[in-house]
Amino acid sequence: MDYPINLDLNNKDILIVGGGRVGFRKFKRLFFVGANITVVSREFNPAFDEYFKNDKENYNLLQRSFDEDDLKNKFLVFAATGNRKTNEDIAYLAGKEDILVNIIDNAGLSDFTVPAAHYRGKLLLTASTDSILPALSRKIRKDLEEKYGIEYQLLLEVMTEMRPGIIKKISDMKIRRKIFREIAGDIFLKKVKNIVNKEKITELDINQKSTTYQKAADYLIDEIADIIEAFVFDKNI
Ligand SMILES: C[C@@]1(CC(=O)O)C2=NC(=C\c3[nH]c(c(CCC(=O)O)c3CC(=O)O)Cc3[nH]c(c(CC(=O)O)c3CCC(=O)O)/C=C3\N/C(=C\2)[C@@H](CCC(=O)O)[C@]3(C)CC(=O)O)/[C@H]1CCC(=O)O
Ligand SMILES: NC(=O)c1ccc[n+]([C@@H]2O[C@H](COP(=O)([O-])OP(=O)(O)OC[C@H]3O[C@@H](n4cnc5c(N)ncnc54)[C@H](O)[C@@H]3O)[C@@H](O)[C@H]2O)c1
Repeated sequence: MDYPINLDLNNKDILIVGGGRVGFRKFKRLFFVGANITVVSREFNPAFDEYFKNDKENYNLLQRSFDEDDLKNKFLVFAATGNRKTNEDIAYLAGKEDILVNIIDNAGLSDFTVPAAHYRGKLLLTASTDSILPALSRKIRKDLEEKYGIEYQLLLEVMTEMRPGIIKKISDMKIRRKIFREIAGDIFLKKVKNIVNKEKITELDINQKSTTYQKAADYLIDEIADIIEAFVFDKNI
């Protein structure tokens, strides 16, 4: 059984060996989460072309063969060459240096695997199959995309603002738990969904904190204030 963990890779030094189709998939997500990525590859998949063009400071694309020195000071390593023996060698060398590895064609030699992931703002949902059927992980990720819509992003964005204040104001843990469970419950989520539909809120609105977002957020803040009041005064809502 694997242990699930959410890693903060912002500015961490990551090595990917092999810039093929799979190497690119790993690269894209690492880039999205702000890692410092070095990709070493004899050849690069054309998907990397746009990244060669806008060379940014947080990645380095090196067209050459893997060298043992590439492992130096790396936090994580992905062995993503199409060559099973090379990937095995990387697993062995990284193991010697106590660096955790993901081997794309060998779950047995991997310290960790990568789950399929659906990001909805600050909500992160993942699926994995103990390496038995990655295609099922992918299918479940697509199902989650359908089911967990923008209302979850909106709710978490509003709660980012409200949670510290609620914790500060309400010292009774039991009451706080009731409040948070109500906010995370079906009835309140339905309200959030209704407002998303009514105001036609998009991901961009939330990311840019547009006036449409502000209007929705103000409405939700009022609703949350009502929930707090009801529980603090122990009314049955
Ligand atoms: C979830 C996802 C995450 C990601 O990579 O981002 C991911 N694989 C994805 C897609 C995918 N992988 C494969 C296909 C082709 C269809 C098929 O063959 O099934 C497709 C579908 C496609 O490409 O469309 C084939 C495949 N996968 C592995 C091997 C090697 C082997 O089994 O030895 C082979 C070749 C088998 C062979 O042909 O012999 C190994 C691994 N793949 C894993 C993760 C880890 C286990 C995750 C788990 O526990 O489920 C693990 C162990 C290592 C790792 O990479 O961490 C991502 C979906 C992302 C998304 O779309 O959401
Ligand atoms: N983990 C997964 O999600 C997953 C999905 C599909 C397939 N696979 C497995 O992955 C493998 C194929 O991956 P792909 O489609 O990305 O392959 P690919 O051939 O597209 O890419 C491999 C890259 O590695 C580079 N490379 C090879 N040897 C190298 C070395 N010594 N140093 C530096 N770079 C080197 C090549 O130049 C190439 O760009 C298959 O073995 C398959 O079993 C894994």
